[in-house]
Amino acid sequence: MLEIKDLHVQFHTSDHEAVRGIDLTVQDGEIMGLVGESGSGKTVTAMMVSGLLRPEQADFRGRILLDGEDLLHAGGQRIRAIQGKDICVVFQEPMSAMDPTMRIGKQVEECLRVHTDLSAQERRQRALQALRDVELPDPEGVYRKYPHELSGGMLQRVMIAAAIVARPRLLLADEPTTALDVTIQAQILALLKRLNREMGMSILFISHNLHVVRKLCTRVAVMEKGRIVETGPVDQIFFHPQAPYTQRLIAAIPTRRKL
Ligand SMILES: Nc1ncnc2c1ncn2[C@@H]1O[C@H](COP(=O)(O)OP(=O)(O)OP(=O)(O)O)[C@@H](O)[C@H]1O
Repeated sequence: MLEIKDLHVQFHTSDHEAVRGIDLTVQDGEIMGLVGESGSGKTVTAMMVSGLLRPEQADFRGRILLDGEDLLHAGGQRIRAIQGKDICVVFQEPMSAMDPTMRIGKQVEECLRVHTDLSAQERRQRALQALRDVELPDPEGVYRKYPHELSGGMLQRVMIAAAIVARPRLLLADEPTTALDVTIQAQILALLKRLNREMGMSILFISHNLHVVRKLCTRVAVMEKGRIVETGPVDQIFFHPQAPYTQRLIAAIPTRRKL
């Protein structure tokens, strides 16, 4: 469903490319992983797919096809129509992505307000259902709360609820569990897996943590310095890494987690 072809990105403020000609596909219903160390270009790739980088900030070329439609050369209006409806993003720091002055329910409903003609009552019902889908206790209570009244793990669930409320085809999850403790991290990963299975939603899961990717993804692409050095089924990459960079990434995982 998503096909990135020979994508190059260079910020106007930089003298080198952040993304140097990558090819990447996400199949319908698949959880695809994108790993690599800090600065390798993962977030820039996600921002390009979600239309968050515009020509005012960076030069880019190549193709990003969503069901054959080229997003890279689509106009701002078309990008806004796709953003939040067909493609949604969940970031690492839910607090910074939320409006502290707005109740949770309104924030979860936001993309329904922008993209649908649903009535206020219908939006509320859909938002409550999304809060239930992400297994938040007391959805009605959470709906009325402000972000600072929730824990980090709960906020990340709210972010996922806001991302899935319009049933997007593709969820971009950029380090969504990095800021959470291990138990909550495992719960969020299980939640993403369930949503993928039950809603058939494709996920591009970005992480520097190969161990987490192995738990969740079917395939993985490894990124180094703006290039994809290796792509394949997750077990193949994990047990038979070909690229020296992937071998180093795996060697860096603590031993008890390798098997
Ligand atoms: N707004 C920007 N202006 C200039 N350079 C940027 C900008 N955003 C990112 N970069 C550069 O692009 C490169 C890729 O950054 P990116 O955030 O995609 O890395 P990443 O792999 O997601 O790292 P991390 O795991 O730390 O999030 C880096 O060299 C970064 O400094």
